[in-house]
Formats: sequence, C-alpha cells, structure tokens
Amino acid sequence: MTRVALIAHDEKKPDLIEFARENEDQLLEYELIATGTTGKRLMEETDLEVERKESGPLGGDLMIGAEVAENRLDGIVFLRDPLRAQPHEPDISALLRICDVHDTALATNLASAEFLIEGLAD
Ligand SMILES: O=C(CO)COP(=O)(O)O
Repeated sequence: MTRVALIAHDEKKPDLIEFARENEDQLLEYELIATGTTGKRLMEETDLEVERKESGPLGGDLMIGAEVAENRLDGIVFLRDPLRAQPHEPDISALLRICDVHDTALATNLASAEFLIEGLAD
C-alpha cells in the first residue's frame, strides 16, 4: 500500500491542511504518517486517518527519516518554513538527506507537492 508522510512547520500548516483537503479523495487511499502536531491538525480538520509520530522538535522528523531508511515511504510532503530558523534544524537536514540517499520523492513546497501527488496517482 502506498505510504505517504505529511509534515509542515507552523506557518505552513494552513497550506498543508488545504492541500490535504483538496486531495482528500486520493489521500484516503493511502497510509498516512505525520509529525505530531501536523498529524493532530490533519485529523481534526480533515477526514484523514494519520499515524502520528513525535512532534518535529522532539524527534518526529528523525522517526520519519527512519522509515525512509527502511524504504517504507513512497513520498513525503514537507512544507518547511524557509523564513524561520528551527531549533531542530539538524533533524530536518537529516530527513532531507536520507530522502536523497534512498531516492525517496520529497516535495518541500506546494508546487512540487502537486507534482508528487499526481505522480503517486499514476
Ligand atoms: O517541526 C516539524 C517538522 O520539522 C513539524 O512538527 P509538528 O508537526 O509536530 O509541528
């Protein structure tokens, strides 16, 4: 089954919720995982079921990175906030790096997220 991770920093969470709503029919077909607060908001504000990992600053990015390392994920939408420094920047870099190591599809903005979701549907 297709397994997808959804993550957003606080300023980008509204964009991710909107993206999830717009693509809800497709996402309902997939196993979804998310970092803690992102997953909570997705479940509160959409009809999607999401497996929640820890919050990003508490290790959630690393937990999702571990799934990438195990080749368990088909794609990741990670809407980062490019305008604010994050205390867990090393964890974020580790997640991006491991996606490149395993050639796992990663979208870090809405434009590329649209391509990713279209690609998963093929
Ligand atoms: O910080 C995050 C990703 O780096 C996201 O974590 P939350 O979904 O818990 O806010």
